[in-house]
Amino acid sequence: MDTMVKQSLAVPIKKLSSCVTGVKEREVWARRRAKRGTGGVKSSPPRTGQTSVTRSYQADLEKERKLRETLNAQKHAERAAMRDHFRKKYQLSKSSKDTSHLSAAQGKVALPRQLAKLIGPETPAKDDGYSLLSAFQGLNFNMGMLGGKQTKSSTPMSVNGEACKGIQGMSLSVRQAACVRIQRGMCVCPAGTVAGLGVEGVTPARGGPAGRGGGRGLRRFEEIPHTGSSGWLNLVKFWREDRFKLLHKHMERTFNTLGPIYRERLGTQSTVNILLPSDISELFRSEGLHPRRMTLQPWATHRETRQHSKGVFLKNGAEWRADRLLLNREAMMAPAVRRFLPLLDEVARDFCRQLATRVEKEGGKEERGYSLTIDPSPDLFRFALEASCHVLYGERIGLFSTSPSQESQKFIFAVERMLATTPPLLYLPPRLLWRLGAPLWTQHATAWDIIFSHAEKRIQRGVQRLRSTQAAGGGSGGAEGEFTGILGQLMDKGQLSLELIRANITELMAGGVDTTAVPLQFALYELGRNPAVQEQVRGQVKAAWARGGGDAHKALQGAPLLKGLVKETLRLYPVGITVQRYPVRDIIIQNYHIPAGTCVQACLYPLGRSRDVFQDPERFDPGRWGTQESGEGAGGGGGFRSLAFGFGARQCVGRRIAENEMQLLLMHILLSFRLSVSSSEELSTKYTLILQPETPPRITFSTL
Ligand code: HEM
Repeated sequence: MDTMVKQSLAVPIKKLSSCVTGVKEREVWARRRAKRGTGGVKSSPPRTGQTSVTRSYQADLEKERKLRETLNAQKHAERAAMRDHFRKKYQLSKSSKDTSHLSAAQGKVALPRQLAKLIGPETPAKDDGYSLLSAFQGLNFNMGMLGGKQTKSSTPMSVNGEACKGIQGMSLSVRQAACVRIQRGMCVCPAGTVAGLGVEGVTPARGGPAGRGGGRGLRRFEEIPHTGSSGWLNLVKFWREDRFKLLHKHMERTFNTLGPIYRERLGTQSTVNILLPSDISELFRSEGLHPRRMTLQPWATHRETRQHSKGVFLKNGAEWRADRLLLNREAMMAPAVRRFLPLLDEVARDFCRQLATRVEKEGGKEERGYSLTIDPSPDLFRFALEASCHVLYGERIGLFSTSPSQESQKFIFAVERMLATTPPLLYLPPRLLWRLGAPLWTQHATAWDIIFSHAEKRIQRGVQRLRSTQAAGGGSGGAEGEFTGILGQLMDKGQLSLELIRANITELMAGGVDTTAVPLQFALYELGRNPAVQEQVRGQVKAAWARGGGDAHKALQGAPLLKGLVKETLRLYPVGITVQRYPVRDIIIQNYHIPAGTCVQACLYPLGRSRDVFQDPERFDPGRWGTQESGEGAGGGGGFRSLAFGFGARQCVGRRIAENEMQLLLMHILLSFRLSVSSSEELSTKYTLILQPETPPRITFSTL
């Protein structure tokens, strides 16, 4: 074996060495002939020295090709690993393409740092048996090298040390090119300390303490700048100055004063507040398998005192995950979206038809049609409730009729009350207020009771429908192929008890109306005060609508600016102004040590308006989400810039419903009306658990 290898390699090795040492080809061949003796077949030397150089060059090219293939396989595997990770995390089916990419790389995936960080060291989870994940545990980062600085060690290393091995033995130029590429994009290098790791390519907030002392060693939790150490004094101040209503502005001001991280105590609550995407991505990586948000204690106390079960919004741990996975299937996944999209489209078209009739009837005649100025908010609340009921219960409740039911009006009012009474109750012990019968608590609990009884009626109807169809030997409670809403789907599958279905459906109802109706008000206002943006979006929508031949799904796909419009609206006016998490391990943010279990809030309102994160943040520009700015732009942290729906496994479960509902309504409005507003001022806003306009804006709808 040995001899065979030596014989087969002898010629190429000699040829290569002659190239390098400059020994004349002919001499080599003469020596070989003399060694073999003169008999036998006369082997002729290559015709010229140039042929050998060409061969050597070709060999180099071949090596380069192989390296390219290896790098490509790595790149594919890298993407496949990410997709695979998220498929596992969100319980989506496996993709055979990804599996083949992964096996092509034999499981050796060297992820770029940002990606490795995303799926990187997390508390090992028993039920997350993802084999590749273990390969990413315990990585070290050499920040200097990733930042473009060379370290003493000249050989780059991949996660498993494999990717760079193939580079040895290549011509210098190929080796250098490959190493540079690997250093920039693929290698996660060893060593690196945690101190100074907090901000990646981000200018810290001007004058902020992290900006001033960024180079020092790791700082203690207690050193994080704060707004006052007495939670009760702070609370009194908040009440006296009515700051709850302007909590978003208070946060923005505090970041401007204290820098990109601060602590705040308010009554019984204590939080660490952050806003930079790179810091948020750090928080996201430590959220664990069962991410937790700040508990809305008044909501939880209502369930406990009324002996109702809790739904995903209020649950935690394995109980939360079990319900959540079942809800994901009915509300988040592509087949579910395909089922409910036509229902949302139907409601959006009806809304526009009704509005057109009203504009023609009540509006003034103009040269090109009719025009009417109204506060559209009551109509938008009715639209959102009608759309929610259609998707959740599979039934229309007739809110566009001339006399909408009292019950629905009562429900809308109850959601508004429930939301408005939540923030002040958050900082007080609700059980004590319940025992004392405090008016604030009574209002809150009564509002929830109305919401529950609205849902209960529909659930009872659903149960009866299911029973009668089952008795008739049918399936999901409706006629063959009929979609009976998320409720029907859940009941039909029978994996959640009726009590848990009730708890979850009620939460979906409560969470699904104001959250979409309010951003729609902001979106219409912004379109009205930015006519050029409006025309640009309308142009794209019209073309997509024509191409899609009336198919709502195709039209949405062909008009990415609609998606940008929703994102941009939520950037400037995030419905929930914070997303909170309790990290499952100690983390370091802005070089401060944050112990596991601390409540850390990503503050979305200041994030969306930060100059350190967005270019011209005050400009309303739906197009910004289609450019590189949407990705790894200023502020680092990759995608952690559009977080209105939260992030990860615990993100908003109604996200797909909300996005499609808003996009469809905006699409139909833009196809039918030109929007204008009388003022170009920015809208004043108030916070009542959700961010809303201080006064609903008036919009002029002119028929096209
Ligand atoms: C523009 C509209 C909406 C926005 C901006 C929004 C935002 C959010 C946010 C920020 C969270 C917390 C996510 C996290 O902690 O990472 C959340 C959770 C939730 N949202 Fe929404 N939401 C919207 C619409 C809806 C709709 C339409 C529904 C119901 C149909 C809904 C139901 C829920 C529920 C049940 C949760 C709790 C999920 C869980 O903890 O597993 N939301 N939403």
